[in-house]
This record gives sequence, C-alpha cells and structure tokens, in this order.
Amino acid sequence: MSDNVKINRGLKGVYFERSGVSDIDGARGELTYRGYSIHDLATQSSFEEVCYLLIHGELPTAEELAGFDARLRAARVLPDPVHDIIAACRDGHPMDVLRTAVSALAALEPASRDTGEDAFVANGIRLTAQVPMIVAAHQALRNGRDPVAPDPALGHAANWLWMLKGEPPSEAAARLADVDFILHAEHGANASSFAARVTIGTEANLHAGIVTALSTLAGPAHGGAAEDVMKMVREIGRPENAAAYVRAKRAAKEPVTGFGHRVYRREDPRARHMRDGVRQLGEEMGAPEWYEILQAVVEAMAPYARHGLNVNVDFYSGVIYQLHDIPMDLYVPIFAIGRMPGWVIQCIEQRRSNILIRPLTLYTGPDPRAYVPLAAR
Ligand SMILES: CC(=O)SCCNC(=O)CCNC(=O)[C@H](O)C(C)(C)COP(=O)(O)OP(=O)(O)OC[C@H]1O[C@@H](n2cnc3c(N)ncnc32)[C@H](O)[C@@H]1OP(=O)(O)O
Ligand SMILES: O=C([O-])CC(=O)C(=O)O
Repeated sequence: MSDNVKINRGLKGVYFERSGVSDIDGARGELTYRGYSIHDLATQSSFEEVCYLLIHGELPTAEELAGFDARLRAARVLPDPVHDIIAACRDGHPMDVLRTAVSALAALEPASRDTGEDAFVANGIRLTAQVPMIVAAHQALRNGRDPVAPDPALGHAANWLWMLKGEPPSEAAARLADVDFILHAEHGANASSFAARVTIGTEANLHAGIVTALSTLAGPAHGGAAEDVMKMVREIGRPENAAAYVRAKRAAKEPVTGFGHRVYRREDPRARHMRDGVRQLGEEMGAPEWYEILQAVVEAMAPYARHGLNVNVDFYSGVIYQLHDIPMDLYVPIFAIGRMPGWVIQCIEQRRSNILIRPLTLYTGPDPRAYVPLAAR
C-alpha cells in the first residue's frame, strides 16, 4: 500500500479549504483582500479600514469605520497582572513575551472562553488593540521605563509608535507603519494562519488560535525573516560585498533570507511598497547605504529570479524598522501586530464551517515485533 500513497510533504500545492478572505496569484505575483488589490489598499486605505474589510467582508462606510475605530481605541486596556507577567519575563525574546501575555489574557479575561461567532469578533478586536500594547510595554519595562499609556487621539499605527517611543510620531512615520500593517494583514493559508485553523478545528477559543499563530510565526522561515535580513545586511556591510555573499550562500546551499516563497513565482507584490519606503526613508535620513546593499543583493540574485526566486515582503521591512531605530528582536512582533486581523478572520472562517484538521502520516517504522521486557534488553 505504501507504494501507492502520494505524500504531499509540507502540504505543497494542496488546497485544504475554501476561503473568501484573500487571493494570492503566485504565477502573476498578485494579492487581493476581499477582491481589492493590495496596491490600492496600501496606497489609499488605513489599517483600521483593512481590519474592518477583512473581518466584516466589505469596506466600511465613514460611519461604520468610526464605530469600528472607536471599538479598537476603547479596547486599549491591559489588565494589571499582564504588566506583572511582562515584567517577570522582561529578558525574554519579545515574541516569547507576546505569546505568554496573550496566553495570560486568555486566563485573565473570562470573555475569552466564549466560542460563539460574536465573541470571536469581539475578542479579535480586543486582541488586535492589546497586542501592540504588550509589545510596547515589554520594550519599556526591559529598558527600565514605565509603559506609555495609549493616546486615544491617535489611530492604531500612530498610537503604536507613541507607546513604543514615548514621543509623538511624525505623520510620515505613522503612515509607513500603517502601510506595513496593511501589507502584513492577511495572507491565506500561510503557516501561522494554518496552525491557528488547526487549533480552532478542535473547537478551542480564539485566544488559543492566536497563541498557536504567534508560536508558528516566530521561525526564520516565516515571520523571522525580516530580522535575519537585517543581520545579513549588516554582515554584507557594503554594496560591493553583496555578490560574494550570495555566491557563498549558494555554494553552501543555504537560503538567502528575504528571498523565496511557497506560493509566489514572481516578486511578492507587497515588497514594492516596502522597497519604496526604504529608499525614501533612507534618503530622508541620510542613510542610503542600506537600500544600496539590498539592491546589490537583488542584483546578485537576479540569475535565480528566472527560477521563481524573488524577494518576499520581509526583504525590505527590516531595514525600515532599523531606520526607525527599532531593535531587531521587535521585527517579528511587528509582523504579528499587522497579521492580527488576518488570524482573526481565518479563525472565524474555520469556526463557521468547522472540521477537525487531522491528516495522515504514512508509517515507515519497523514491522510489528515482540515486546522485550526491560530485564531482557
Ligand atoms: C512572510 C513570509 O513568511 S515570506 C518567507 C520568509 N522567509 C524567508 O525569507 C526565508 C528564506 N526563504 C526560504 O527559506 C524559502 O524560500 C521558504 C521557506 C520561504 C519557502 O520554501 P519552499 O516553498 O519550501 O521552497 P523550496 O525550499 O521548495 O525551494 C525551492 C527551491 O528554491 C531554493 N530556494 C528557496 N528559497 C531560497 C532562498 N531564500 N535562497 C536560495 N535558494 C532558495 C531551494 O533551495 C529550492 O531549490 P532546489 O529545488 O534546487 O532544491
Ligand atoms: O504566505 C506565506 O507562506 C508566508 C507569507 O508570505 C505571509 O504569511 O505573509
């Protein structure tokens, strides 16, 4: 029987469910959320609008958006014990601290136990507001400062930068963070969203799904890439070193981080907006060399683009965060802040037509054999 079974390792190319949320055309390099091009959303909408679109299925009217935004702002509250937990974990990686704090919220907030659809929406909105607070509070506490209270006058992205830095962000910095969150908001059956669906498939609550998603996002093959790209850029140091770096990586058969994607065979459409951001910000800040190093890596990788190996969304985002003086270990949590609405709606979709996700592994171990008692081994 084992000879006839087709194994889809890594579930490559396997459709496991239908979804009405986002569509990725890997061959053309196109991405839409609910039918709207990522380019239109990145240039014309706000993160709050995109959250509404993803969660409710349609772009909001001005009134609907105001109501949704008010809900998000009102949800910017962390129970005191969460601050204590963050303080106790202050030396941990921010991603571990974030996951731990979200798990603590599940235990501290009784509403998180409700598994009805309205509860998934309400808990999803609350968590979307709380996740940036956790990341900012940890950054403050590990640097010996008190967490900065949220500013109800600021939108989601601007408030995040305010809580992180303790000073009002420029309009340009807030807009760049907003675009970054929009670009990261949703991406189909990526590893973290798929993992969240597996958790919800067991009829667990939304917080459990988000904890799973956070755990899965953390690795360098997924959300950790932006941090690794920044390390790579620092190692390369100067544009003229890029070609030798790429040659060495290819010779060692190691991945060049920030390149490659399970679905895209053309450039990841989200990368364009991040690239523009790095170039502009680098010029404005008198630090164009980061962009030049990145472009030298792209040039050195050009021979492989023919085979579908192109930059992904996280090739450029790390340098943007670096230019904003954000520590490298916050890059994955920033991805998580943006991905919240995507995880929430994927969990809601899974819950709506739920089925236990339980595939098979083909057994390749020993044939049945007699048990040998411990004394006889
Ligand atoms: C937001 C995100 O999560 S985007 C992804 C972020 N991750 C990264 O940037 C890390 C670097 N990239 C990678 O490790 C991979 O491209 C992944 C994990 C993203 C996708 O991996 P897969 O879909 O499994 O691609 P797979 O490993 O099958 O690659 C196909 C071929 O391209 C090569 N390849 C894939 N990515 C890279 C890369 N970054 N650099 C060099 N070669 C690569 C593989 O070696 C393989 O070559 P082969 O057929 O000769 O063996
Ligand atoms: O879709 C994927 O496999 C990874 C990705 O780009 C994302 O989650 O944004």
